[in-house]
Amino acid sequence: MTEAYPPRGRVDRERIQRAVREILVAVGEDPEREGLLGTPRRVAEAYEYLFSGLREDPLRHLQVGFMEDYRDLIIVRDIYLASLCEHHLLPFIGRAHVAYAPRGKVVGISKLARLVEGYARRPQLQERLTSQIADALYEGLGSRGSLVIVEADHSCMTMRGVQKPGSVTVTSASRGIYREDGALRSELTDLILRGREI
Ligand SMILES: Nc1nc2c(ncn2[C@@H]2O[C@H](COP(=O)(O)OP(=O)(O)OP(=O)(O)O)[C@@H](O)[C@H]2O)c(=O)[nH]1
Ligand SMILES: [Zn+2]
Repeated sequence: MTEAYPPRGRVDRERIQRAVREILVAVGEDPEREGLLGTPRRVAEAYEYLFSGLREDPLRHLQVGFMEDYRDLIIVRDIYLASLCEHHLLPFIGRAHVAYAPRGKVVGISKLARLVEGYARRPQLQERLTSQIADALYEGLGSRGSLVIVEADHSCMTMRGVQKPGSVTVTSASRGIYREDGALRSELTDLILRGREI
């Protein structure tokens, strides 16, 4: 039977614990040794937190807004971001820069960071994460345009595999006026990435 996606309710902690115990046995560890006794429980708790975005609709953070006659630019830069790549379930960590031009409604700036977290706390692809935030700010909020840049370091490229520490993956998604107008988009991208002119 297919389980509902996205899932509802709480994570199945018992199931995670059983799986973690199995992994420990499979790699040749002794899950009964003292240091590992609490590990399945700790991992289950950690996963509950790290995957909590699967159980929320991040758009809810954009619901409380203020009607404000401000149509220009809002940028929140350097929002710390930690997610798990869906291929290896290893962390990718970096920063999100989020910008939008409102159409009558602005939201509290902390809600932009909550939006990023909601989409980050699930098995992710950096490209999808970037698009989801941009879509939320454009369609969800009903803004004139949005631009989101994510810069991240993928552990699956540093701890294992190709092993390239220091490589940074940069993704950018634009919507509305920033997608339509290339000059506007590059001006904003410069502003975000140089980050010193404001
Ligand atoms: N495009 C994209 N790729 C990602 C992201 N996170 C991880 N990857 C890549 O996903 C790919 C999975 O490739 P596979 O060949 O199936 O897996 P693999 O054998 O473990 O690949 P290597 O990492 O090259 O050893 C790898 O190239 C990862 O670097 C992401 O957010 N976006
Ligand atoms: Zn990966």
